[in-house]
Amino acid sequence: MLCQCLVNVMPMLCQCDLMNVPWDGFGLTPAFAPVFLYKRAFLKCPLSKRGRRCFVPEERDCIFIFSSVFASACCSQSSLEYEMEVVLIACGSFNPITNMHLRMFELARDHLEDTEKYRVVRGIISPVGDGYRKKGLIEARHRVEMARLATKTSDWIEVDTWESLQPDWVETAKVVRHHFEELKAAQRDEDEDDTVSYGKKRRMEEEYPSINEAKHPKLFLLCGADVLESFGIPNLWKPEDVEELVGHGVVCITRGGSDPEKFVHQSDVLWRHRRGIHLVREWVTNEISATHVRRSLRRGRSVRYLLPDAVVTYVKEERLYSAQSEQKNADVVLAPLARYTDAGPS
Ligand SMILES: Nc1ncnc2c1ncn2[C@@H]1O[C@H](COP(=O)(O)OP(=O)(O)OP(=O)(O)O)[C@@H](O)[C@H]1O
Ligand SMILES: NC(=O)c1ccc[n+]([C@@H]2O[C@H](COP(=O)(O)O)[C@@H](O)[C@H]2O)c1
Repeated sequence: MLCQCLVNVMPMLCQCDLMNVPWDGFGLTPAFAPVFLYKRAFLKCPLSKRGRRCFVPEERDCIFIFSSVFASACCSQSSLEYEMEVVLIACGSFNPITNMHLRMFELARDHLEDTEKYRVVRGIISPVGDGYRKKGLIEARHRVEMARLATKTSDWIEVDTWESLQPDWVETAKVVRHHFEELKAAQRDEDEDDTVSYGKKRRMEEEYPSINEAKHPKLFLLCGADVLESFGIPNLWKPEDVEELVGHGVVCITRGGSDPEKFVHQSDVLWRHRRGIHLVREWVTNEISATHVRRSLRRGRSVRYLLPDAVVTYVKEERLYSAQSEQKNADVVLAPLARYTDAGPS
């Protein structure tokens, strides 16, 4: 009887604007909800191995879901919202990682989730490689290790070493592209773990391309206002890279002395993508900067409570940040400037 009911309702359901149905209210990812219901009801699939928030309805659940969905879909489709999964990625020197770097993630998550449009599922810290050649940049292995120690207490922020392990400096747009491809590949693997037949799934995706697009998490670049403003510095960023990054989405945290609103207003590219640029105002202003921390360390001053304790200990044990380390790369040109001008490395 249930099957007959589903056979009757599925074609009707497919004509609804599925993305506007409040699937999350039922604990389902929007794009997968109809697929899950279909699979659970007809094929009795097991739960996904990765433990995604799947719903395993019993008969009475199915009836409840379908009646609720129909009520919602018929009454006010346009007023219904769904949340998009977002992964945040912060690229930077993290020389060393500070409490403010970690705060940026929390601020960004609160801001995005407040809109009720997004659910932030993961944060990635990607320390830049040694090839960036910034003055005072200590070895990537130390910066990565400090970031690992700093994120041990977080259940959603992690460190990724791909960028830091590349032999040459990698443009941020390429780093974001790499991680976006990884997210898409992980999603594909997850789909393949599910036992719904490939053909059926493909047909559904072809028929409803928005399902395919919406099921990939968004990847937003997380940065401070200084990075957003640096988009305008000649020969630092390629215009097409800026276009690509803001096309993905950028979350920008305000920083003393910067005016990101003005900067977005003044840049044609940023203005065009203004809806994808999320400006987050930090009211509890916090001007911790890695430069300031390194200076304090060189002078033998305490940096406790500016950095996580585990990072302070690591810095002491490894004797990082001296007058000598600050001179590293002092005479060389920053990699992006060298790449986009004739300056070249010296
Ligand atoms: N106090 C802060 N407020 C807002 N954003 C910040 C702050 N500190 C760092 N960021 C952001 O964190 C990201 C990584 O920063 P980075 O590692 O370059 O740190 P930094 O403190 O700016 O370093 P440095 O002082 O060496 O230039 C960048 O997007 C930067 O804008
Ligand atoms: N053209 C580019 O892609 C470009 C230019 C300048 C800085 N960046 C990145 O921005 C980040 C900024 O770090 P710093 O603020 O420590 O210089 C780094 O990850 C760096 O790779 C990218």
